[in-house]
Amino acid sequence: MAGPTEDYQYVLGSNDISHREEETTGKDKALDKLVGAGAEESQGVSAGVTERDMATSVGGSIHRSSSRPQLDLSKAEIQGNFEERDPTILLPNQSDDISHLALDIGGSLIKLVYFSRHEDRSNDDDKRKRTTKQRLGITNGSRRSYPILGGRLHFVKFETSKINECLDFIYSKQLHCGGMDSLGWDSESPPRDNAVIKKATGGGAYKFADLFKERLGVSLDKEDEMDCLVAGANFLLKAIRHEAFTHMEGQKEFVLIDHNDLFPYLLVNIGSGVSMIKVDGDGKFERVSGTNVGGGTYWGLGRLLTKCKSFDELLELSQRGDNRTIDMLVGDIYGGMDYSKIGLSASTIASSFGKAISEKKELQDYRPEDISLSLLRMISYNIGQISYLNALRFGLKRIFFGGFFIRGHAYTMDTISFAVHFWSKGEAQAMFLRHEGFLGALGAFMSYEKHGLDDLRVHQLVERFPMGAPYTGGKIHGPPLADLNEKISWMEKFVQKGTEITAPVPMAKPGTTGLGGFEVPSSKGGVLRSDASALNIGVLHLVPTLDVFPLLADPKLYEPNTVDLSDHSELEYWFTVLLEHLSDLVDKAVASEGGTDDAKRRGDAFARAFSAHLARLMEEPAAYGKLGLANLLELREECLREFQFVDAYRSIKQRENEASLAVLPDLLMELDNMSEETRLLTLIEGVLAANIFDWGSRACVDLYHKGTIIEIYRMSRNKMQRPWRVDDFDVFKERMLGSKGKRPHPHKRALLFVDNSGADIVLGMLPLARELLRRGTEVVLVANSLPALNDVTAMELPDIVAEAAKHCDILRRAAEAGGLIVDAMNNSLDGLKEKSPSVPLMVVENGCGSPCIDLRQVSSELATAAKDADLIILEGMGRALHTNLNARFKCDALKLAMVKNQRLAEKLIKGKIYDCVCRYEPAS
Ligand SMILES: CC(C)(COP(=O)(O)O)[C@@H](O)C(=O)NCCC(=O)O
Ligand SMILES: [Mn+2]
Repeated sequence: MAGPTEDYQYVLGSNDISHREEETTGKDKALDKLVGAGAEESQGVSAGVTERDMATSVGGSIHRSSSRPQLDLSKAEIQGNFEERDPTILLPNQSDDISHLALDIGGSLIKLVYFSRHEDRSNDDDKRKRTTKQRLGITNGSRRSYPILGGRLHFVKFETSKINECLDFIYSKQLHCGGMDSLGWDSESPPRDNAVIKKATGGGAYKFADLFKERLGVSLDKEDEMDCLVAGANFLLKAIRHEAFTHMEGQKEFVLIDHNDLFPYLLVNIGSGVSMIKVDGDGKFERVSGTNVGGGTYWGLGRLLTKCKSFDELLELSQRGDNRTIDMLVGDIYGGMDYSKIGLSASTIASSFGKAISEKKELQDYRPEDISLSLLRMISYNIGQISYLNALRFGLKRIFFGGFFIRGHAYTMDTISFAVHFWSKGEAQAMFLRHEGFLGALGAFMSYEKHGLDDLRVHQLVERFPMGAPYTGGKIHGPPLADLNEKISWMEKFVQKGTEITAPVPMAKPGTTGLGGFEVPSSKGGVLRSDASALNIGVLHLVPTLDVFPLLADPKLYEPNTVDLSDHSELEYWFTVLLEHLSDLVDKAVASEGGTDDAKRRGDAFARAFSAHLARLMEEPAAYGKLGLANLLELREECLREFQFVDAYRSIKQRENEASLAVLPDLLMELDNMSEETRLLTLIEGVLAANIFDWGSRACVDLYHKGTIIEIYRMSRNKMQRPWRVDDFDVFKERMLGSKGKRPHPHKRALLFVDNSGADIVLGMLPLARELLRRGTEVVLVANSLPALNDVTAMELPDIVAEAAKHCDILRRAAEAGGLIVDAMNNSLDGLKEKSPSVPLMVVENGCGSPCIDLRQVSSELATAAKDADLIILEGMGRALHTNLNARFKCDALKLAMVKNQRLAEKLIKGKIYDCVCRYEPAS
């Protein structure tokens, strides 16, 4: 989706790889704050923050030593009305905003959720946008009293025993400064004293209150832990699409939650201890049970018994354990036999640690690995069983497990799921949450008055996985990095040390006996990445301007991805394709930035980062949520943007646009000499033929070496032979031209989802748009908000249209009517100013920066334009095949694409490469 990429950054520690988020610098709304703090802020904060630095900061005199700017005040000016109480101050050179945080300070871990505001950089002064808005009747009338702000929610954690690291982090990101009012959310409230108040929950909010006050000058406003857990869980379950999942026998499956059928459920939060909460609604809950045998028990006992130094080390040990050496199994009692009458297999644990009583062994005679596994199983199983009993007590079918004990650890989840499934005889379901550990912190964040999250909906949240996600999850150490340069250095150093890092090892499918038995874990390589896959969560981008595309027949049934990557061979194939593309893409990206040394360094870093994402996803395809091909293609674009490659195909696009515009007049003349019927067919053929100019297809790129763009275009057109592999042209033609002398009414408004630059847009889609305009149909060209491959963007389109309009009255008048071009040509091409008004030709951005489109998250501009549309045309592989081939719409839909990949052609249409799809589906 549109929007700037996340700027996570990472540092390479001496012994470990740990990641940090990039310094986000702030934009503040209160001038006095700026004047008061800005001069200091602009001096920057030291990268290495010492405790002494922090201590001196209390009371206002912050010692800053390095050149890292916090606020860039250059060219600052007050926006709007000077009389306003809290006027907005524009900091044109400032990138991000000051952040806000909430904490959950538990016995073992501190969880931190913080928000960094991101300014909407869309330029409303943009002429195209203004006129399109007028045309489409978009107003800003329904503003709420406080805005839902665009920004990002970040999730990070620290061990409570290393609270200083957490304080350093908060300090270095300046999260301790300001209150919610600096976001403009609380501008009505009276000015407070100097105390900065942060929301916090968990026991540590009491225990460490003085420390926060002393070191950061922050007062912790304590929120009830249960309130927070429930608020956090409810928010996640309602707002995040792929939040909940089941985990059975090594298989992770995301569960779609129906918001209207969420309650009641049992929430089991496994922290140091365990709470079981029956949740009946927002703020409606009861803590019905709990157990003191929880994460703290595993870690505490485990530390004593194995001498492990950390929770993750203990968990990693379990990965290589065999609990049969220490647990007493049913088979041990029954001479190797199952006790099948009551459903117990020989490998079922009869008594955890039971073998230790009958053997004359001491602690040192047992392997720490086996002890760890036995403990883990004992505790997980016990929690699963008690949870089920409580679900049974209240007739609850769904149990959501959260808390950092789980850490996305496959064996833990399998054991809990097994217990719930076994005891409920399959009636109850254990589900896990991707943000498992952050329920409390998120709930504390929600307790800020006017936090703005309440009103956010699934479609307004976009999760992004920054470059370090494959390596370190959300583990944060040290202060943030200064700039892209440091970020790249981190990548470079990482590669040198890369072999020391093991990506998380997913469980191979464990064999179970089906009778309650459970095999030992079998892990690939026997090494579990430290921190396991705990933080398979990205940064949540809040994009209030996104909407669900209103013409989807049933948004609940809509699944954008056509290619299902849960099929392993499919996954392998597409990963290989993307890796094969990589060096070519890097070359293009580097060239697009002038081929400088800096661009080369960024290119290398991009390639490493993207390969690391692929490797991570290859190991655990569901690591970032449900994975489809569209997500991979988008990830690649996001990754490019992360390394500041703004538009890798810029010059290619320009070159192809120019070449195509040069032949456009001839094409238009040719078309105008045809009968209506032949013309319509030629136009559709033209779209299909020109869709060959796709720089994302290996086969096509090879082809481009064999001729000029115009030669290839001609060749492609000449090969167009009907019937196409999918050919609904005749039905479409009938809808357009009618049959038996009956003339159908023209469509009122058509949305044309355009694809590539050059011939594709100029010689394919624009002539088709012209035909629709000529027939009295308004045309809205829907193009990407951000570049992706050689796709044309909404920013680029008006210039292309203006050029084309120089050769065509129909396009010119429509573009003028749509506000795309000013009435620059006082005379029409034939010397006479046309009198009859034209239907408008408009351009809207789609809200995406990807070659594909997920219609659940489109720009509000597009959603508004869609309201009066009765025809949509989706063009290209990305938008009409990889995504949306199976989508159903409320209006007529035409899907046009050339299949430029052999495997996809075989799979989707039982055809071959360069076959074409013309699928027409009347309104459903
Ligand atoms: C990235 C694309 C979806 C773009 O196709 P388009 O939408 O431009 O028709 C397509 O080029 C693609 O699937 N490429 C990867 C496969 C390959 O190289 O064959
Ligand atoms: Mn494309």
